[in-house]
Amino acid sequence: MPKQVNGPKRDPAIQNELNDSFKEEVKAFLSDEDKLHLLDDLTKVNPVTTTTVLKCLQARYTVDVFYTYAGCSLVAVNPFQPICRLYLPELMKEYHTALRPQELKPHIFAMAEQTYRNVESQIEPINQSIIVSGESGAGKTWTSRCLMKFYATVAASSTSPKGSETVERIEKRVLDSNPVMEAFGNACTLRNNNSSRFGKYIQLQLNRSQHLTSASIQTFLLEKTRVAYQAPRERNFHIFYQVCARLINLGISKVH
Ligand SMILES: Nc1ncnc2c1ncn2[C@@H]1O[C@H](COP(=O)(O)OP(=O)(O)OP(=O)(O)O)[C@@H](O)[C@H]1O
Repeated sequence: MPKQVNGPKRDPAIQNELNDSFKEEVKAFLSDEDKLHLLDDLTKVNPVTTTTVLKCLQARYTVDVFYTYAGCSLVAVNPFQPICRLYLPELMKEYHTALRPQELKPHIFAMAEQTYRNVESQIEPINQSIIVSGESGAGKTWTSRCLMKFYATVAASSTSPKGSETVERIEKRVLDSNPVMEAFGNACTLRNNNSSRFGKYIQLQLNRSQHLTSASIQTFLLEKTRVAYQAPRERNFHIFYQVCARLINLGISKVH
């Protein structure tokens, strides 16, 4: 049988030398610690290793910078505390009116605005998607809410009061549906007190004038097994505790 060849074999001495020079490069990059937080795009990290990327994100986190580009993606680090200045309406406006939003500081509003402009340009694909992914507790729900708020602000018709009313209504409906969906689909886990145990596909529809006209939410992959079994120190879906609390309030101690 022919042997599988995985590229040319290197002389061990050359390989060692390369390894050493690579380690030196990593060391040199990390020695410039004071400047690490200035790297607003992970594609500028050189050499790219798990350590150099994480050190860069950590340096930015230390100076309260939570967003970093990775090419055309955005990496968001959860601050685990409210940072009001990051989500002010004025900031939304700044990103919305900027000539090149991608040249401003990395932010979820920049991604939101770029997507909005891609739709506006009418160049294929006109339908745009934003994928918010990450491990449990990373901040996906938070980020989706920020996106909704952004579009509710920028995609409201400024000329027609009826148009802004429609957007307010859509935004209110979507945001008001959250407590109901979270009651049936969220639970307290070891990682997140309000963990979504299902996926969400939110669609926002714009008309030709780029104004929000409707929205829909589809849910999928609900973790149904949680109803019958919860890992130690985790809980069932919120709705069970909410029903029990209400029954206790009403003085009902038994239900059949
Ligand atoms: N940018 C942020 N600023 C402030 N707090 C945040 C931010 N992002 C996330 N958080 C906080 O972190 C916690 C977890 O976030 P969130 O529920 O959005 O995570 P998730 O990725 O949706 O988790 P899961 O997959 O378990 O549902 C929340 O309590 C939220 O308040």
